[in-house]
Amino acid sequence: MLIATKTEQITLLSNDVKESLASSSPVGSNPDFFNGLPPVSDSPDSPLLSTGFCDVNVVPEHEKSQLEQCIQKLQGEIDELRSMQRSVDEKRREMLNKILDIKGTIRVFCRVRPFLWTDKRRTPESVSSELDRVVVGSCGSRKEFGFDKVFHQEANQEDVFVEVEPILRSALDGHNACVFAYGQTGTGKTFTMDGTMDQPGIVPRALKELFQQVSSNKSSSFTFSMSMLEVYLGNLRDLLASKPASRDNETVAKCNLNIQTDPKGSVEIEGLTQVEIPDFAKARWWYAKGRRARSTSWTNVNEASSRSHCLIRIVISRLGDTPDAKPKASKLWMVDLGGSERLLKTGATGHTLDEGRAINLSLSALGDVIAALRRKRGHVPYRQVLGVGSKILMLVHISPCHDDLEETICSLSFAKRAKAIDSNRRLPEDLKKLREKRISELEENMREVEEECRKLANQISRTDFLLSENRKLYATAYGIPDKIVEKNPENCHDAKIQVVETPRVTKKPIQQSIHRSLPRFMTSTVASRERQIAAEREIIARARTLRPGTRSSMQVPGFQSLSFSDNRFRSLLRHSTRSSRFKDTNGQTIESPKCNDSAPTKPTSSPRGKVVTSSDPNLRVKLGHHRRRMSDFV
Ligand SMILES: Nc1ncnc2c1ncn2[C@@H]1O[C@H](COP(=O)(O)OP(=O)(O)OP(=O)(O)O)[C@@H](O)[C@H]1O
Repeated sequence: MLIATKTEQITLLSNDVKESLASSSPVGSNPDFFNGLPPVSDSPDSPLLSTGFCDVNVVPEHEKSQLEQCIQKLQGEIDELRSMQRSVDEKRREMLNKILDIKGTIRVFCRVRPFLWTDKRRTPESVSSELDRVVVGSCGSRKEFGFDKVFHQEANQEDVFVEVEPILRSALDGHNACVFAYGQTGTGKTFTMDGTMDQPGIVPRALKELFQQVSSNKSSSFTFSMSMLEVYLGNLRDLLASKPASRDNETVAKCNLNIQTDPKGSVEIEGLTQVEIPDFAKARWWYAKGRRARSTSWTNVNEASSRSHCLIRIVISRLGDTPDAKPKASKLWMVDLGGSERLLKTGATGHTLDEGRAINLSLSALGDVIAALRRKRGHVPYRQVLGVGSKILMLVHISPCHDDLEETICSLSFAKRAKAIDSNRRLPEDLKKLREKRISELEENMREVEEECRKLANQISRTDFLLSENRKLYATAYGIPDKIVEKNPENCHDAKIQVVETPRVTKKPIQQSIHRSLPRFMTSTVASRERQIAAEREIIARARTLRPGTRSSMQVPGFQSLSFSDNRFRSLLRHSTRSSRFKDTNGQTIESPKCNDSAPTKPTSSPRGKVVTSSDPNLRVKLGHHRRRMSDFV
């Protein structure tokens, strides 16, 4: 039996091939050995290394070095694949960045809220939307606003998130990014950003997506941390701060944090809580905690109106692709702005009125930032968040109602100004067409590069799996970890990550399949099974104590060497490789040889007179007995 790697599959060789191999030594160097196998050479759609075959059919000591070589070869192969993966990923990053730059670093989308049962006058003609434009007004005066995309009333959360995904990818690639929802109160900003239990919004989806992307990108390692704050009545409140012990029953958030900006426009918030989020479950937990601390009030317009701007910041740290590369950090901001409102209309009084005023004031500050960016002024407040090098996605929300027309026009005009920051917008039609063409070409190329990345990731997973299986075999047969494992403990770790734990492979199915392949009269009796188990235990114990130089201990002549179709060897592997299945990125399950019940399980032919040799007289007797019992049937 051989564990072999090649472009897309793991090949288990049949016993016939094994037998032809066993007669030649060293096994695997025989050219006939490769005859009849599918070609290993590179195919055009698989830019992978041609890989060799490694024979682990052997426990005899003289083949130990071959197993070592095989492990080394697999390790070298993985290193080379990883380096290819890094350069392909670099290509992908460049392409994505180019696409986003051409599309415009500030993209503005508009989402039209559906009618709610609370809406009084439902006149659909007040606001009409097309693919990339919104027309508002009644018969007399009609105004048109163009956007990168318009989500009509029936658009769902998934439709919106599709447009956010490239920005997330860009953030993972090391660029700062910001997604923010703007609009009149009650138009669905919180619905878009946060969503509901059954219709999750951008933030929960983005958190999930980040972890998903990272799990499929094995070429780099990432860490995430999260902060949440709100701008409430002009103050910054830390939403993730732990409550002071003396005021356990109150939802107290740390108030009045200071914003620090450096001359480059980088923003830092002094004393802001930043929590590590190692996985999606933890991220969701912290996000829920922050949401609970957010300030909401009832108003005439929205029964759970957010009375603040809520900001979620994810700091993404990407460790260098190579050990000497510098780690990179980028920030992803997701912002649910408080609703702009006409204070009279909301019926707000007292404290709620103050909240509304504060929101309007800070939104006008945002307007100043946008105006400064548009006029390309020397000093732009918070340039780092909304400016050069950052990818920004603004989602302006509008109501479909006739009664809200005035606010709708205000919101759309604000969005139009934001859109005008990007000079690309003023291109003439023919240049716009050329730009669209270029974007679709780049998108097509990127899809190809992504496919290449996926194939490489698959190949790495498979090779890693084989490597770990070979290492287990080595450790079991020789009782020591191989030297390569000792030299590269981190590789060992990688292999562990990629092997998906599956429920234990029980003894039963293996036995069943062996029995199925044996003639009925050869089915073992209870007594013989007990004897066999005892012999197997003995073998395992002996195998564990094997050390380099004790070559005679497990030596068996010719084709009687331990094979995967041999129960003793199955038992060895059963003990050494518990989790011997893994899934590649396509979700395909790859089984380790020892579990591959579909592999030919022909009983090994055991000609009379062939006896197992061992330097240990006790073991020799046991194996000899076992062999004689089997040979009696032949
Ligand atoms: N696309 C949508 N589909 C279904 N329901 C929506 C949609 N958009 C908004 N809603 C509903 O409209 C109501 C108001 O939405 P939401 O609270 O998200 O508005 P908002 O803009 O965040 O308001 P505020 O600024 O006052 O916080 C909610 O009941 C929400 O469920």
